[in-house]
Amino acid sequence: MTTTKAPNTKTAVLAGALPWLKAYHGKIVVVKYGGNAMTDDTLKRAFAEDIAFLRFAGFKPVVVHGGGPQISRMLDRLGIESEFRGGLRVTTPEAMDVVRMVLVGQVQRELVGLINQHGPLAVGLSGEDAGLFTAMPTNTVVDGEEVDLGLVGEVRDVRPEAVQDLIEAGRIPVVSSVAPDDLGQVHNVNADTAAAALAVALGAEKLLVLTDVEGLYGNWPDKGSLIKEISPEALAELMPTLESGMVPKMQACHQAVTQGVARATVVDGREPHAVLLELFTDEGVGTQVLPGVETKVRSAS
Ligand SMILES: Nc1ncnc2c1ncn2[C@@H]1O[C@H](COP(=O)(O)OP(=O)(O)O)[C@@H](O)[C@H]1O
Ligand SMILES: CC(=O)N[C@@H](CCC(=O)OP(=O)(O)O)C(=O)O
Repeated sequence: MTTTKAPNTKTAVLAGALPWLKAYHGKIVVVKYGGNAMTDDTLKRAFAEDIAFLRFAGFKPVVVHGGGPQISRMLDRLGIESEFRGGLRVTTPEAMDVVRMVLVGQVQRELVGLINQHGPLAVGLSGEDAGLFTAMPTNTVVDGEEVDLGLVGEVRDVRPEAVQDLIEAGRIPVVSSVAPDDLGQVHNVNADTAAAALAVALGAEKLLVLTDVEGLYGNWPDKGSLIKEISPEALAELMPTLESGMVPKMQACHQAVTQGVARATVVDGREPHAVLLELFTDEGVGTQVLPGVETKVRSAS
């Protein structure tokens, strides 16, 4: 009589990836990489490896990056004041020059370089390239009062052709969230907002958002309230209780899922290889927004 050995942990993980490889083969996954999850070189390298991994595994990854802390550091060095209102940076014309310089000239270049260590894959572009994004000025309401945010924009139109051309050529687009308005004035667009607009326009299968927290807490900062799954309707109810950068992030996930993206997930980008962990395991990590689910809290592991 022959006995079959039970698979060990490593083989179980590898074999468990098969359904996800099948499900995402040839599908577009928009990955938003937040500036708070770019804390050290090892993390950034692991992120670049994950993105190259997805491409070689037959996915079509698109990166939209942030860089909030990097912008703040440069503004500090230059002695330019900046403040956040409702999770968005009040952006003067002087600050806008710095935002564009840091996002396009620094953060985007670095990510493109790291991904290209794995082959001639990544191409950087911003909302200014080939009409990718058209911005319209936006303000926000804080404590019932409208706040003038200066040169902050939301995405009014997306022309995704340039990104689609790159994807079809087997490249990995790396997109910075600055965008001109109708008159050519460049605006500062929150990177979560830009990622959602692009995911919708591309008909992406998934929006994956990397941040500096384990996911969405239903009762922040109660560690026992980390949400595993939530529907867009339940998320909308929770929205008024959210603070700071979580507001544009969860609005972005809500927008993506209500406008055709199958699922949007927020994961902890401080965890090396969080992208692989989320995409290739049954349990996943972080908080997933998808239609038709009951709210589920993650049990402590
Ligand atoms: N309900 C909540 N769940 C999780 N994080 C929250 C919540 N409310 C506020 N936060 C805060 O929002 C932060 C994430 O936003 P932010 O730092 O702007 O991210 P990023 O730089 O990735 O865009 C978390 O680190 C946390 O401090
Ligand atoms: C309008 C607005 O707030 N824009 C953001 C753009 C960068 C960004 O969104 O970076 P993270 O994803 O790292 O937060 C900013 O100026 O910080």
